[in-house]
Amino acid sequence: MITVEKLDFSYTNNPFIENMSFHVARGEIFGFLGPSGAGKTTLQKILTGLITTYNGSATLNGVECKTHKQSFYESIGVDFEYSTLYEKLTARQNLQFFGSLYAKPSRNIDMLLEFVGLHNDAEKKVSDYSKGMRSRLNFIKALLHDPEVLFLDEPTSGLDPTNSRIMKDLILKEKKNGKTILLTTHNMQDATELCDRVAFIVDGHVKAMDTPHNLIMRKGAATIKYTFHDSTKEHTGECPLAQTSTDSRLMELLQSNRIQSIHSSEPTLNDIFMEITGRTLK
Ligand SMILES: Nc1ncnc2c1ncn2[C@@H]1O[C@H](COP(=O)(O)OP(=O)(O)OP(=O)(O)O)[C@@H](O)[C@H]1O
Repeated sequence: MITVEKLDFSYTNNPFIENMSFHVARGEIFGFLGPSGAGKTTLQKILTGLITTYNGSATLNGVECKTHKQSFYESIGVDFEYSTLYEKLTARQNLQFFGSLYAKPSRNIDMLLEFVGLHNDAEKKVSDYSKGMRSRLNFIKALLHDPEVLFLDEPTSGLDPTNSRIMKDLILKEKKNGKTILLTTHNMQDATELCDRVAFIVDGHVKAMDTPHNLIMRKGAATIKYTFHDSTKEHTGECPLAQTSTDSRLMELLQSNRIQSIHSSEPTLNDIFMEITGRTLK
C-alpha cells in the first residue's frame, strides 16, 4: 500500500531523512514514534504529497507521492494535529463543505456524526465545540470521502482519558472497516494498543521497526519479583519469568507456601525505545 525506498529529504543543507526504507501493508496500523523534531510530521507530509522535494521514492498505491495528481487526495484522509474546521460554520455545514471538495459522494453525514457521538450537536457552531468534540469532528472530516488510507497526527494529544479512549476505539473501528492507518504519536501506551507495527524515529532515521510485541520481547524475558519471610524478617527475590522452575529458592518457597507476594513486570515499549535510541519520548 505504501512503499518508501531510499528516501532522502532535508529542509536545510544538512542531511536529515537519509536512505529511509519501509513498507506499510494494506489494513495495517503503522505508528511513527519519536521525540519532538524527529521527523514524524515531515514523513507524513511527504506521504500526503505536501513535500515534493525529496529524493528516492515514496509511493502510495503505486503512485509516486511527489508527482501525484489531484485524484491522489480521493484515496487519503488526513487528520493533522491542528483543527482545520471553520469556526463560524456548524459541524454539519463544515462536513457538507469539505465533502463537496471530493469527486466521490460523501459518506452519510448523519451516520458519521452518530459514529462519534456528535449527532445532537450537528447544528452547533464549531466555535462552541469543546476540544474533544473538535477532535472527533476533525476525525470524521477525514473519513467523509471514505479514503483507503488515513494519516493521523497525534490523534489523542491533549485529550482527557475519556476522549482519548473514544478516539482510540474510533481508530480501531476504521481499521476493522479495512483502512490502512499511519499515525504519529509520543504516547507509547497508545502505540502498543493501536499499532500493528511501529517505527522508532530519531533525527530523521528509523532506529527500529517491528510489532510492539516483538520489540518488547527483544529486551528479554519479563521478571517476577517475590517476597517471603523467615523467622526474623521479610526478604525479596527476583528471577526471569522463563526460569522460575530452575530457581531453587523460589521452588522451595512455593512448595512450603511461604511466598507473601509475587508479581511479574514486563518491559514497556518506552523502556525499549530508551534502550534502542538512548532517548526518551518526553
Ligand atoms: N517547514 C519547515 N522548515 C524548516 N524546518 C522545518 C520545517 N518543518 C519542520 N522543520 C524542522 O524539521 C525537524 C522535524 O520536524 P517534524 O515536524 O517533522 O518533527 P516531529 O517528529 O513531527 O515533531 P513533533 O513531535 O514535535 O511534531 C525539526 O527540527 C523541525 O524544526
